[in-house]
Amino acid sequence: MTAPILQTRALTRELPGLVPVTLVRDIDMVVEPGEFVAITGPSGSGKSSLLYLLGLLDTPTGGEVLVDGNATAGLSENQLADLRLARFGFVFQFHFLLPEFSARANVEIPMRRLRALGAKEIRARAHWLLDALGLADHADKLPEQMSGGQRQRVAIARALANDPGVILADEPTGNLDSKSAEVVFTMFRRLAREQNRAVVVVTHDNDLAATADRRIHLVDGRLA
Ligand SMILES: Nc1ncnc2c1ncn2[C@@H]1O[C@H](COP(=O)(O)OP(=O)(O)OP(=O)(O)O)[C@@H](O)[C@H]1O
Repeated sequence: MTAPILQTRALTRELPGLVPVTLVRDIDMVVEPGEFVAITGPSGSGKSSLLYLLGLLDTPTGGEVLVDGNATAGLSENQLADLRLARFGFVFQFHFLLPEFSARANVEIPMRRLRALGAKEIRARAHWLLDALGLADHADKLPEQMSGGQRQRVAIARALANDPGVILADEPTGNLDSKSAEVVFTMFRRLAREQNRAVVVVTHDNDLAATADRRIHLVDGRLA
């Protein structure tokens, strides 16, 4: 049996201080390829904190995150950055596109950083991704020239640039109207089902969460 793509064991994150704050406590979870998982819970329950830990953007104070069955605790900052670049795609509530670059360039940048493809292939893949997300006619536009829904689709294309096994999204539809939000969720569902990616999405939208394969509900930083 192959190892799960993402796994946590007793994952805990505390903020030290006079009165320590526990963001995430004792989380054991497994995410397999092809799964679309929603993380839900009340405001302040630790959803974003958990997603940051899963994406190796934050360091646990207890327990561990395993990627493809491998421990990540001993990795250096550079090793973590390489692993993130190759294995994870991130989508946030705010698109974080580089404002001075076109949609196409924003999608090409992660591929340039990974250096797995040549210039021609990078260009072709960026075109293919933008086309797949219905943005073929917008490739040369700057982020400010696009709608919120279009920008978020560019952000998804960028997240997919290096063919990640895991897509992590933090309230990706938080700034979108309900129709664009539905489009984004449909896309995530298809990435899981048709392309066998693991997709983990933080959302407070119960209707959207209900369309996921599985729900991880947090209360006060713990699995409920
Ligand atoms: N750096 C920090 N310092 C102090 N408290 C923090 C810090 N980061 C997060 N918190 C607190 O930890 C708790 C968990 O935060 P987190 O953002 O993970 O929750 P969330 O479920 O994603 O919330 P929301 O739905 O409102 O985005 C919250 O009470 C938050 O205020």
